[in-house]
Amino acid sequence: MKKIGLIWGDGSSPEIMAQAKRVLDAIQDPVDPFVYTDIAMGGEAVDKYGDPLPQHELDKALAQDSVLLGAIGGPKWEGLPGPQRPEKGLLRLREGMELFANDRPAKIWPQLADASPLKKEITDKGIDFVIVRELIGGAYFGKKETKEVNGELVAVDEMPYSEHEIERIGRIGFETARKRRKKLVMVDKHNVLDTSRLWVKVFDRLKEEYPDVEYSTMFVDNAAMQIVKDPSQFDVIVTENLFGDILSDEASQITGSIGMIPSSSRGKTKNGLYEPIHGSAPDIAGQDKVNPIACILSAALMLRYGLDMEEEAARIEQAVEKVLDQGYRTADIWTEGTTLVGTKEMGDRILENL
Ligand SMILES: NC(=O)c1ccc[n+]([C@@H]2O[C@H](COP(=O)([O-])OP(=O)(O)OC[C@H]3O[C@@H](n4cnc5c(N)ncnc54)[C@H](O)[C@@H]3O)[C@@H](O)[C@H]2O)c1
Ligand SMILES: CC(C)[C@H](C(=O)O)[C@@H](O)C(=O)O
Ligand SMILES: [Mg+2]
Repeated sequence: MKKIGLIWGDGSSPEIMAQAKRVLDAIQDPVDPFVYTDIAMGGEAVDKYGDPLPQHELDKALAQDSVLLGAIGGPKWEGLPGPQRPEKGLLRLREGMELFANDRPAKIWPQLADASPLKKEITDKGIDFVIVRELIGGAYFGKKETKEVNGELVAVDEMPYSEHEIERIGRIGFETARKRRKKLVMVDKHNVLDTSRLWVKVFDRLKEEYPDVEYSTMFVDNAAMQIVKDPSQFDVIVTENLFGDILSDEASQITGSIGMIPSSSRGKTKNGLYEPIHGSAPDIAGQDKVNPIACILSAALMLRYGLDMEEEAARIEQAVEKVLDQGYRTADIWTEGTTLVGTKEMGDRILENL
C-alpha cells in the first residue's frame, strides 16, 4: 500500500493538483492502488481552523509515504500577522518533516528554447543544473522580532546556521554533484556575512572527502548575474535557504517558465515532499490558464524518489515531452506556431500520451 498525502492548496493550486491526481490515478497499479489523504494547509487551513497547519494536519502528513503539494497563499490572507499566514504552514510542514534539502532543477526543454528570455546563442549551449537549497534553516527559521526603539519600529530577522546544518546540506550537494557532472558551486556572501564564512569553513573541510568533485564558491550577486549570462557553466549549486529561494525562481524563468519546474525535498525521515517551485498564481486562478506541468512533474519525482516507481515516473516525463513535441502549450510557454491549451486540456493531452 502506498500512502500519498495531497495538499490541494490555494489560488490556482487546486487546478494543477486536479491534473496531477488524474495522472496518478491513471498510472497506479490497479491491484495496489494509491491511498490518498487530503491535508489542509495554507489559506484553506486558515479558513477552516484559524491555523495554517494545525497539529492534526501535520500528523496526517507525517503518516504518509509521500506528500504532493500544489502551492499555498494569496491576497486573501495578505494582512495576517506572520505566524498566521498561509506560508507559515508550509514552513512548519518542511520543519515538521525535517526536509533540510530541496532540489530545484533548471533544465531547458529543447522544445521550449523559444520561450526562454535568453538569446538562442546562450540557450544553445544548454541549461542543465540543479539548485540544492537548504530548506529548514537561516532567516526563515531564525528569531523574529518587531519592536519600538526610540519612537520607531525596528524589525529583526536572525539568520542562524550551525555547523551540522551546513554539513548535512553540504554532503547532499557533493553527493548530487558526484552523480552528475561533478561540479559544485557553493553560493554565498562570505565577503559580508558571518553565516557564509561558516559555510566556507565547513565546505573546506568537506571538499577533502570529495576530491573527484570540482568545488568552488561564488558570491550570490555574481551568481544571479552568471545564471543569465552563461547558465551552461553550472552543474550543481548548493546554497542557503533565502538565496536558494531567489535564485531558483530566476533559474526557472530562463528555462521558459516557472510553470515547468518541479522540486523534491528530502530529510531525515523517508517521507518526502514534492511541489512545484512556483506559488499559487492567484492572478490567473479559476481561469483554466495555469500550467499544470510543474505539478505533474513533481508527482513524477514523488514516484521516483518517494515511492520507488521509476518506470512510472519516466512514463510521465516522456508523456510531457511528447505533448511538448506535439506543440501543445499553456499560455506561459506559448510561442508563435504552437497550440494554446488550457490547464485541463494540457492534462488531457498528457493522459493521452501516458
Ligand atoms: N510553495 C508555495 O506554496 C509557494 C511558492 C511561492 C509563492 N507562494 C505564494 O503564492 C502567492 C503568490 O505569489 P507570487 O505571485 O509572488 O508567485 P507565483 O509563483 O504564484 O506567481 C508569479 C507569476 O508567475 C505566474 N505563474 C506561477 N506559476 C505558474 C504556472 N504554473 N503557470 C503559469 N503561470 C504561473 C503567476 O501567474 C504570476 O504571474 C503568495 O501568497 C506567495 O507567498 C507559495
Ligand atoms: C511560500 C514561501 C514560503 C516559499 C519559500 O520562500 O520557500 C516559496 O517561495 C517557495 O519557493 O517554495
Ligand atoms: Mg520561492
